[in-house]
Amino acid sequence: MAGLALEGVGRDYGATRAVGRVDLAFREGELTALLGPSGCGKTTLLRIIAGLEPPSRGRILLGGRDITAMPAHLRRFGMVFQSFALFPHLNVRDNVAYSLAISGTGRAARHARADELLDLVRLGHLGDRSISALSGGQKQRVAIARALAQDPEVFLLDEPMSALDAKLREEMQVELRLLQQRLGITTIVVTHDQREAMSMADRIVVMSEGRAEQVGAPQEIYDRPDNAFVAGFIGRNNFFDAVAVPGGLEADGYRLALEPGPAFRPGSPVRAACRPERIRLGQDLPEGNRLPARVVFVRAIGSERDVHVETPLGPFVVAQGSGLQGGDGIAAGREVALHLPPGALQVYPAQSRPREVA
Ligand SMILES: Nc1ncnc2c1ncn2[C@@H]1O[C@H](COP(=O)(O)OP(=O)(O)OP(=O)(O)O)[C@@H](O)[C@H]1O
Repeated sequence: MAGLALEGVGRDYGATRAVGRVDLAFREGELTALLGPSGCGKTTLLRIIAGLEPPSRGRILLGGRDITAMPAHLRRFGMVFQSFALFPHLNVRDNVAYSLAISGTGRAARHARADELLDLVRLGHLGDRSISALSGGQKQRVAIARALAQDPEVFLLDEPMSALDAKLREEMQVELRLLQQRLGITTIVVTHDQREAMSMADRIVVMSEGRAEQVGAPQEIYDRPDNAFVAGFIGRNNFFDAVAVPGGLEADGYRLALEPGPAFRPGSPVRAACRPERIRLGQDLPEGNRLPARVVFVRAIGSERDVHVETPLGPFVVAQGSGLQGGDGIAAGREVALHLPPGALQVYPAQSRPREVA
């Protein structure tokens, strides 16, 4: 196979535009996460790719071949659903072997293949178990093994971790990623959990309101969000209103220098943002780009803490990592200074506000 591509793919349900016009190329062997808030269209897009939902417009190409009209069962795409959708009346082995039975593989051959796949997901000893006697994590592994049974060209997973508790979810993220890398299979994972996407994916497609807002490597999206939605949805951020001036910004009478680069026309209203961990607080701050602040609340967790402050530009959170010295006197009520490094300021057009995220 040579990559999967979407060209202008969209889907309407009556007057609801679930997916607008999406152009995406999924690279061979990579894991791509479709990430976005509830209702942004990511499940619809995955179902279109799987062939479970016809697109209202656009084309799907696999290795350059148009597969838009190809029925789901002919696509050789393995799919894992949120609910796992296992067959409760079949044992573990027969669940995994199910698609092979449908395609006419003999009993001995399909059992051998099922056992091989169960070994791969570390359930080799549980082939005879009934589905109801499995834990959530084990059920998920069965669902993964079942989806891999027909040697799929593309592996599709819809919120695969959502039925698992937090600890198991992290374990399965690592396990799934290792398996995907070992098999080198082109994989698309739908998730609303940015940590899950950041930790597993080679590339993330950030979606909102049926659009792909940004496509890139996790760190690239975190460091250089294309717009205020992405800046607010990925990681934490402090937003404030400002006006562009030559070389920087002015906000409530405070001048903040920006790194040289594309600038907004002086006088234009802008929406600026600064990540909590990029802000410096305390003494010995560099000259310029300073704001006065009053500490409102300190939330300490082990060697890290979040300092919530009130500034003339609104509330900010400052995240301080390891290396903190105890007894520095940062406590509620204290007047402090903040430094917002020029290179840490992100600037967007004023009308692009981060939308509330469910
Ligand atoms: N069968 C349908 N009929 C009508 N509207 C639908 C249908 N399926 C989805 N929609 C609408 O399309 C939009 C996108 O839905 P979709 O399920 O793709 O979003 P999502 O990002 O996967 O959300 P979630 O994370 O909540 O599952 C929503 O507004 C939804 O209400």
